[in-house]
Amino acid sequence: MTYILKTQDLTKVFSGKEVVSHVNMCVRKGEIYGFLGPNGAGKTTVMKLITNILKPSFGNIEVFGSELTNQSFDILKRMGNIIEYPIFYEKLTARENLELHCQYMGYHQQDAIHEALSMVHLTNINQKSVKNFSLGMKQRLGVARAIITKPELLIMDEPINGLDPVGIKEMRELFRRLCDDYGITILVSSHILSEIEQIADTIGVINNGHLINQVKMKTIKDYKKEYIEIVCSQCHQASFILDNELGIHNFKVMDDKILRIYDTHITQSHIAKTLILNDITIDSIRKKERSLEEYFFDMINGGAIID
Ligand SMILES: Nc1ncnc2c1ncn2[C@@H]1O[C@H](COP(=O)(O)OP(=O)(O)OP(=O)(O)O)[C@@H](O)[C@H]1O
Repeated sequence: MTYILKTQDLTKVFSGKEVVSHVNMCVRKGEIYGFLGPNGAGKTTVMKLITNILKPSFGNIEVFGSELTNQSFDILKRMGNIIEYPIFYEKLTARENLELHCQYMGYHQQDAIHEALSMVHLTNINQKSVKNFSLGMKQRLGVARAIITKPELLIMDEPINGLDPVGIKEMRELFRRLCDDYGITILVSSHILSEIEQIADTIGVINNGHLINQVKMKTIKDYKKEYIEIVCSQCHQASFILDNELGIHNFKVMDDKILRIYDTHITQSHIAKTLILNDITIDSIRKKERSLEEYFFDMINGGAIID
């Protein structure tokens, strides 16, 4: 398996508190890795560690097969990033900002600026200085700057912040193109599940500094999401019957009235009949689908993935 990025036990402590805890992240070459987590989960900190903006308190990072150190200039040159909000020289134009960036990176490719600006659909901006750009325009310019040198690994922290729905769709398409047509590996973070779901090949879920799960999108899509939901006022008695009479162990009592059975090999009618024969009054029983949100909610709340 070719991993372009691997972290081992990656840990960051701020003021005695572990905000990133023993993260073992593996990003495959050529994929889009969606880094998903609620606000404050530790996404930005992990990305700052990977781009050498912060130093790990513990653990290590391997990029392109070499360990990242203070001296890893060659590795960093092969990476592009947007971490937090992109900062520009506000009085300069987009083109002037990109020219400075290319000089700094030692990248002298004719047409690179024009190509990057048109890839992010930032055209007709002529002499406008960046201070007059909207947040969405700045975000696009940030992506243009990150991709201008055709990096092998692109790291983007919440890149769709500030974009309108059309802009978000364009960015999604751009990321897919960068990955498929240019072979760029992308690590992109978001706290919006639906965004990550639409773009990622692999999802890594982080919560409270812990990487809770790393899973291929295909596995999630193939995941059996069907369950039987029973609404009744005697859930605890019902669960006893499921366990002891029907041999169903894979279920969850959601609250006083709702019980979910994830083990669907016994028919709904047989379950209903058995419960009724045991004097359980059923308000309703029906098959339902677990949404991706519920899947992640379960994962974040203690990893209780029921299958
Ligand atoms: N320089 C710092 N000093 C102290 N604590 C910090 C520092 N930077 C981040 N933190 C804390 O580390 C935790 C993780 O923050 P981080 O910005 O990495 O999360 P995040 O997942 O990117 O969140 P968001 O989506 O809100 O950007 C938070 O509790 C944050 O307050």
